Amino acid sequence: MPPFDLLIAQTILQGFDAQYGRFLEITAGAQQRFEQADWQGIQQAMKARIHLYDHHVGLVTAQLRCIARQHELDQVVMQRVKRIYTDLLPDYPRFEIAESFYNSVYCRLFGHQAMTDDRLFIFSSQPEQRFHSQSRPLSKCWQVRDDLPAMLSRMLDDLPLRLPWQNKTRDIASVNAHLRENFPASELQQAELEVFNELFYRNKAAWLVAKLHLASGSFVFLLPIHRTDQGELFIDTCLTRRREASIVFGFARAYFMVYAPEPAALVDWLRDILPGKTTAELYMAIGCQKHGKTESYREYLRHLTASDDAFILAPGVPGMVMLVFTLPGFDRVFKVIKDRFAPQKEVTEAQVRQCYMRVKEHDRVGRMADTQEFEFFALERERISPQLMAAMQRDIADKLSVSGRWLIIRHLYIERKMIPLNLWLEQANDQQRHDAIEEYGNAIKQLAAADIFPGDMLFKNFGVTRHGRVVFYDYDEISTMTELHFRQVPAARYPEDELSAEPWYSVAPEDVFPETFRHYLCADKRLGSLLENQHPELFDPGWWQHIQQRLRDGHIEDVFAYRRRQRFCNRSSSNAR
Ligand SMILES: Nc1ncnc2c1ncn2[C@@H]1O[C@H](COP(=O)(O)OP(=O)(O)OP(=O)(O)O)[C@@H](O)[C@H]1O
Repeated sequence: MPPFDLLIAQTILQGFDAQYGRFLEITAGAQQRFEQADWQGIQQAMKARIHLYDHHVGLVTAQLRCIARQHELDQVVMQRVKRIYTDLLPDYPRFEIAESFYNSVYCRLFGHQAMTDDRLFIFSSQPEQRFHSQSRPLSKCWQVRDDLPAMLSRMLDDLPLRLPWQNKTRDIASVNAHLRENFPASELQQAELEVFNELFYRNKAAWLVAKLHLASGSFVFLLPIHRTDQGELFIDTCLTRRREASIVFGFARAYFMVYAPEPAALVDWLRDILPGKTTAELYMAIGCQKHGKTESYREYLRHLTASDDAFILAPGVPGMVMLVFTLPGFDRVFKVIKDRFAPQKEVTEAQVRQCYMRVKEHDRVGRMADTQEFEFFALERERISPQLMAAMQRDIADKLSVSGRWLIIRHLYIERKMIPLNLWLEQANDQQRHDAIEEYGNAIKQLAAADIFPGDMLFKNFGVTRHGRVVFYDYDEISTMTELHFRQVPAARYPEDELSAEPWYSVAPEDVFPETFRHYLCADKRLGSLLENQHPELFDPGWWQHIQQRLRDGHIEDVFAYRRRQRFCNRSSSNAR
């Protein structure tokens, strides 16, 4: 093997080692940040961890360019390097992410050209390895042996957390009561709880993640552990339904911080309790978002092979900034920034990209969809519907090139497909409409509390997930709450003022007039009255100013991945804190 090729392969793997080492280091700090209530630190760590990967890909690329100065580093060399790199991977604890890292370095070096499986890891070189890569037990089992509270107590004592419990007996009683309400007592007496060795940290909570094994089957068991302002621990709720777990690990939330030197083993462990999640989604949920992107691309390729779906325009109101298309049987949409925007959109492509990046690194609080960014994305031309092809030629021609049977799109985002809220509301029955509007208002309020103002709050900019949650997906007009000026509409000077199409008062770019949201949100009377009844605050400048003030005071809101009524403190008066 030529020493130069080996040097290149080793440099990439060492570069990846350095990246993952830093990733683990930041992740390992999560416990201390939680215990010290360092909520600002949590947000900074989250951002820093997201940017690590690109940073290290940049370092390795620069190093390779340096090494290669006297040598030819072309795609033929890289074919050999890939083979050597592959030989370094067996027994490597995170081979799958090392492959993604290799892909990223390759793409950075060659500008996303010639992306074929002989040059990079379109598919994994060792697909079967993940099932036997555990060097240490991932979880610990606790037997109930006829005394559930005693077992819960031992299990809590075993946690690595160093803060005292506010009232451990009360919390155990709450968990015990929850389990007894949801499972037969006879089965609980002989249950086994398989607890993952590491806690999952996100926002202000440390999540205990476990599997509850009963005679009738296995169930998810999640305990979000919080701390009081006085530094005492309490269990906020217990979740034992798959649907609830799916929401906790959903695509609209920040990535968990969970210490995983062998991420494949963790992903595999999680599959039983999150059967609805794909491999890509599981990697993303634990923060390995770049490898999640690789897996997401693999899922897309598998879908293409297994179906003959054509690419079509996404249902709904066409965007002014994005061209959005999908495959009917695939659960994602593809979003491309248009070459030119409608005149009312005063943004540039660079600003739109910045908004999407801002969302990626921000706490998405369950209300903003995550996106993966792709460059030079190839579509088979034959599979593009004529209507979509016409729209592409009209709206994104500058980003297109043709290579044989492929149409290459220079840049796009992939995002989870939802039902646009405007379409959902059109076909909803009364109860569904009521629930959707409740969710919609909650989404805006939670975004505001997390320092995000959506800008354009039309129903078409929100989607409904398979769990009925409302999630925002149109990011080109977002801003932080604190940069805006929420104002009351000044009183009209003359009666004709109110009839005028133009405002009679001056409006600065950062001015927002919540009362005027009614003009477009309440045009449909049925929806308008639901909104006025359920979320009157949205039209009140005082409410927005109040949220702004809390943010300026440095307050970081609690984010719950479950309904407030599920919190133990809201379940019954006997459990009140
Ligand atoms: N994740 C998604 N799931 C399903 N449909 C989507 C999704 N994202 C976008 N769409 C569809 O594509 C349309 C345009 O998307 P989006 O709102 O992101 O584009 P835009 O150009 O930024 O819109 P606007 O003109 O409001 O700024 C939406 O109205 C919706 O119909």
